[in-house]
Amino acid sequence: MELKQVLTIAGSDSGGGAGIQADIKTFQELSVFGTSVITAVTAQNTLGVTDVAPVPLNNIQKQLEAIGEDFEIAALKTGMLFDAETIELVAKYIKHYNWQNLIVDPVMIAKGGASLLKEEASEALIMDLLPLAAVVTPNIPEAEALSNIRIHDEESRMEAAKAILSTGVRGILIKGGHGKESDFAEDFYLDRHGRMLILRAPRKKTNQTHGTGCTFSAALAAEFAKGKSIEEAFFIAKQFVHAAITNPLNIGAGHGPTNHAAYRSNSSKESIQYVQ
Ligand SMILES: Nc1ncnc2c1ncn2[C@@H]1O[C@H](COP(=O)(O)OP(=O)(O)OP(=O)(O)O)[C@@H](O)[C@H]1O
Ligand SMILES: Cc1ncc(CO)c(N)n1
Repeated sequence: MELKQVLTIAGSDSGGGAGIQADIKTFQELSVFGTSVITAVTAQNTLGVTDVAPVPLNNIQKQLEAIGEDFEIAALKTGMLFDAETIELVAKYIKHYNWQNLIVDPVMIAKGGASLLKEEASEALIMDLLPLAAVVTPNIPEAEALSNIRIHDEESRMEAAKAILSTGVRGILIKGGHGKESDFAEDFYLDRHGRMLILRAPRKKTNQTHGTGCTFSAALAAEFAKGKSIEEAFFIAKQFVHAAITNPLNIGAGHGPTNHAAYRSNSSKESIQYVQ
């Protein structure tokens, strides 16, 4: 079978658990060929982010051209984009190369609280990138920031999802990792045709969750590249991240990285279910 080529446009995490590093590991595990455009270099470990150096725009442009001129990109994801200028450039090149199957992970704040997107850049994300995307994958605080709606129950989650759909994105997937009061890590998908999917897994009591969001969106992109439907891709991405969380590596003294290799030997579907 032909090896599908996928692209991540994101920031580097020196700690190896999130960002580009998480994406490439996930691509490899899911048998697609990973390429990358690095937008920013973070100095980061399981305890937090100590520095962020944005990559010069002309270098980001050259990276995009290097990929676009030589590879057949079957799906791509964006992660940390840092500022409005980077978002505008990335959107321009996605259109230029007509790259399809775009997953936008609207990375805003790292788990330790460091800002990974300038506040004024949210508008560029909404105006320039979301209309090109197949799916946007905010966590709960990011969905609240994108919609200006506080999510505290199912009704407000639906309202926020509809508000985000009005930006022109085709599907919205609100991840439930931050819904700490629930026994489930429940992820919610809604598309512009009104199709809704809710996927639940038992919530694990663990701090080994650094990079869960990056890993999840990379897995979605990998499965889209293979031609999977949203229902199949969502399920596999959830299984992948759940296996990565439930088989921790216990590396570092803070929010440890997930185990990207766990899915290959532990892809049990038992505890993950679509809610009717
Ligand atoms: N404690 C947990 N137990 C089970 N699943 C979890 C847990 N925390 C997160 N998840 C799952 O991991 C995936 C990513 O969700 P999450 O809301 O943590 O993303 P995120 O905040 O963007 O992550 P990050 O910013 O660390 O990359 C979702 O499928 C979510 O349900
Ligand atoms: C580079 C990078 N991207 C994304 C995240 C969010 O997990 C992070 N902590 N670091």
